[in-house]
Amino acid sequence: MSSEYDFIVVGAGASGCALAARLAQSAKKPSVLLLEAGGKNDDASYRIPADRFTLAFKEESLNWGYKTEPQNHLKGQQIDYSRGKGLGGSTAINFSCWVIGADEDFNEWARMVDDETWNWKNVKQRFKKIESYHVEVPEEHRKYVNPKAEGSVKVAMILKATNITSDHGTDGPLHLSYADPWEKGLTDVFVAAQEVGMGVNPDVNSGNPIGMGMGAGCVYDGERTTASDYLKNAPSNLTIMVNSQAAKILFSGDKATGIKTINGRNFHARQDVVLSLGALNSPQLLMLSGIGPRKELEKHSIEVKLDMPEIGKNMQDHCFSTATLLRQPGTDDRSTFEASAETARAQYQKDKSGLMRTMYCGTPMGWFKSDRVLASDEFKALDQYTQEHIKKPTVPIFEIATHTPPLFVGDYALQPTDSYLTCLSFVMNPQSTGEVTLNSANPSDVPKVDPKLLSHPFDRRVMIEGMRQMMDYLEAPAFKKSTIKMIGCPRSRSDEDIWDHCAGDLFSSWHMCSTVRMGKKEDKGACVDTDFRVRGVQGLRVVDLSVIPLLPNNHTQSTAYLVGETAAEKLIAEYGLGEGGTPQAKLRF
Ligand SMILES: Cc1cc2nc3c(=O)[nH]c(=O)nc-3n(C[C@H](O)[C@H](O)[C@H](O)COP(=O)(O)OP(=O)(O)OC[C@H]3O[C@@H](n4cnc5c(N)ncnc54)[C@H](O)[C@@H]3O)c2cc1C
Repeated sequence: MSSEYDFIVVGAGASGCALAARLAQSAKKPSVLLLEAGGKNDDASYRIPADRFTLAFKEESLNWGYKTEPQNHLKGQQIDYSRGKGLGGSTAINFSCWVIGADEDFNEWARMVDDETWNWKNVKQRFKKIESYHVEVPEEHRKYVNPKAEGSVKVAMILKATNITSDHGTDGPLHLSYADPWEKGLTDVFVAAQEVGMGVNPDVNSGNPIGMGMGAGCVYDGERTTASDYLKNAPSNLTIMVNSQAAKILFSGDKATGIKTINGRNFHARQDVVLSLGALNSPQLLMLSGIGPRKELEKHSIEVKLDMPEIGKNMQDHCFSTATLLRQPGTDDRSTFEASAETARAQYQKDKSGLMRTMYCGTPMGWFKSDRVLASDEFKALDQYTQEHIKKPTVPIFEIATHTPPLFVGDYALQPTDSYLTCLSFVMNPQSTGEVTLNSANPSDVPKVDPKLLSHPFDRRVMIEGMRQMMDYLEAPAFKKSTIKMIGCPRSRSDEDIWDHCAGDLFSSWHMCSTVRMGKKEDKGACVDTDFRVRGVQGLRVVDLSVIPLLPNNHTQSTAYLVGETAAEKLIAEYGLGEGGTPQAKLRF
């Protein structure tokens, strides 16, 4: 097997798969090597829809299994910081929710980095390129969920007749759909939102996520869809090597020339080496290779190639806390399903049908503003610019999601006949920033991760007000009629009791990002430019969630795919790889 390629992409997660596949499919057919530390992940059981919330914690081989440093302000918790390993990366173990976020976040991103590639108008076109939306929502639920995508002849005709353009793509590599049928009791979520005045949003993925809605699912035709779907029918110029963990970037002078793996193989790139190892491992590999904060590198006796103080810094993440309604037996079908899961599994294995295909696939998710947060001292203490951004009509302050399986019910031991509804409240626009550093210079060692979740007073205020509003929501008549009691929740609605609960019941959303931040020319702290080039060296790019300058108010896999697609477009243009393309000035291919 050759050890020299035009491009080497390291890491086969959302960004890496999108980039490697698109580069290889370009007209000039460059040779692309996709190097991945984990395995193929091609066992059919990894794609079962009903396991989407639990696979990450059941299949250790698919998960790097990271934990944070103890978060002393959160009762010393070491928070689960799972990362996917193997083809598909974290998309192979994630919860399969497809959420794009607020238009204004992308406009802000474009402004921050001074590059219109990232504004909502342009980003929306790239999201459509990723998506294959299937919008067959059961007719009786269309008043709650009704995205504009030409998924069926009927919808296409309606859109055409009413002159409405589709919000979603229908021929991208990633198939997305909504649950059909809905699980018993799911409509209560929408009725309750209307009862308490929180509103319903028929498509939270239109660019305006405000209101209670439904996340689309990375599920189609009885299977979860993951980033490795980009690699189906890979062209012969795309070489995929699994079980190949990168240990170091190779350099010739200040040009990156290749990758050394932990088992001692060297691979060389004629053009670029691209790191897509995710927001924890990309900064780790840069530091192991001598690019990072001088003090950190010297601490581990790593020769400093380039002193870059912000590598590993600025880490952002979403986090959530939970409360659960214990409901009258029979309000939902969950206990019946759990009791007969083995039969359902056998049925699924036979012909992909039955409850393993549909259960836990409807995930109500909504985004909300909060007058109480806007009136708070913590909000007023933010700089004027950030305040103005958060006040924009489509930018949410907190998120609520419901209908997770029995993962988040706190200390309560669910009984076999229990019905329950777990509600998650997420902090949006987080202001806390954490960091990734090294435990040692050994590439097999885990990175040291300290996200400092909820360390900023604004984030704590959002957490408290979001939980308070969520508890009010859970008292809506639609729920009350079948509620026995609230469990795994704050003792009271006081700030102190809510904080006491959240500080001990805090989960990362696994949306870590921004550790190798992108910025405009004048931004001296930025690690990469808007074409993903690592500053100060040649031939090296980072293309994954590490580079995003702000965490959009969404769930991040969509952004990770977007980053991969965007990098592909930029590289194809830069190297003239498209049909009739010519390289841009001074670049030869
Ligand atoms: C449990 C869980 C649930 C989630 N749920 C959702 C959800 O429902 N919706 C949503 O939008 N997002 C969700 N996410 C987040 C989402 O999956 C990630 O944001 C997204 O996958 C990040 O993409 P990435 O390309 O930056 O990195 P990743 O997808 O993490 O890919 C990085 C890849 O690099 C590989 N790699 C790392 N180090 C090396 C090395 N040294 N050499 C070679 N390869 C290496 C990894 O094995 C991995 O394959 C979830 C994540 C987790 C962990």
